[in-house]
Amino acid sequence: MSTPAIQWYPGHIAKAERNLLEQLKKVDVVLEVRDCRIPLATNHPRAEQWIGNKGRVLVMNRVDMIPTEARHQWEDWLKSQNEAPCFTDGQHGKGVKSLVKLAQRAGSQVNERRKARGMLPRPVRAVMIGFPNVGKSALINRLLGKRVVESARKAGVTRSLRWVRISDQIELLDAPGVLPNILNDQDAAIKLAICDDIGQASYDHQRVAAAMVELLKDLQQGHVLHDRYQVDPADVTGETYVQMVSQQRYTGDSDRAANALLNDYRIGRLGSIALELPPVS
Ligand SMILES: Nc1nc2c(ncn2[C@@H]2O[C@H](COP(=O)(O)OP(=O)(O)OP(=O)(O)O)[C@@H](O)[C@H]2O)c(=O)[nH]1
Repeated sequence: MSTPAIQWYPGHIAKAERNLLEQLKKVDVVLEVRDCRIPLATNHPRAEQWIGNKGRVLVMNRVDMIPTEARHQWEDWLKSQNEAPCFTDGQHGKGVKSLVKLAQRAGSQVNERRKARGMLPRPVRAVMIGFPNVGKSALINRLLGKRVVESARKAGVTRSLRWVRISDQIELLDAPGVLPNILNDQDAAIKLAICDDIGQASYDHQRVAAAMVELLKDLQQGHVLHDRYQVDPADVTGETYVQMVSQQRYTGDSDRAANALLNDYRIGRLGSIALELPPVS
């Protein structure tokens, strides 16, 4: 049997999850951040369990990276699932004001309970959770209007947990992205790798780039590859396509071709493309 394209390091993951669980005990509200390009693949299988009966806000980040039409489709579908998502663009700060309001509202019971017990109100404590690189730190920096936490293109940048005060009413914990211990769904894992939301897992860039080509073709987006590389993906496999691009542009270096393909998608050079759309009922 061939090795899967994506492999995990459960040791690291278990430690990150233990740390996060410890911090979760201290918070009133969880801001669950997903990547708009792949909201299903970035739905952490443990999120529901971690959140329990705390207040929750579903944050759909990277909204600038999908077409408006796809955003509307997700909005409608999530509403039909009784969700009230907050769409954000952590890079430019879009949607962060609504996020603060929603977080405060989700944590309002804390101070109602305190008041009933004759206690003074205190700031609502919230935490951002989500896969690596979905934009948690960028959102915190935007919420604060300055760069206080490290935010970078590389997944797994946030290593430690730290509290930041957003306002008199809300304190926020920046937590490192946490991957699931096991992800049996290789399709979801590949999407995470394409979007660079996979942190400490390791993967074969050429296989992931080939899978991205196949996925773009399935989504009727093969033309964006043709436009960018002047190589038509229509009648070839993803693997052959990476080889063809490598011959055309990188003197046969398939690794460079794979990295260029992935990078071009990640930085939006192929346009705004949603890799997942809501399930059709
Ligand atoms: N285009 C776009 N880029 C974003 C958005 N949010 C974050 N980014 C960029 O994505 C990269 C990763 O963002 P981070 O905020 O470091 O992600 P994180 O979730 O804190 O990552 P970890 O520390 O790995 O858990 C950075 O280069 C950000 O500038 C967004 O909404 N749109």
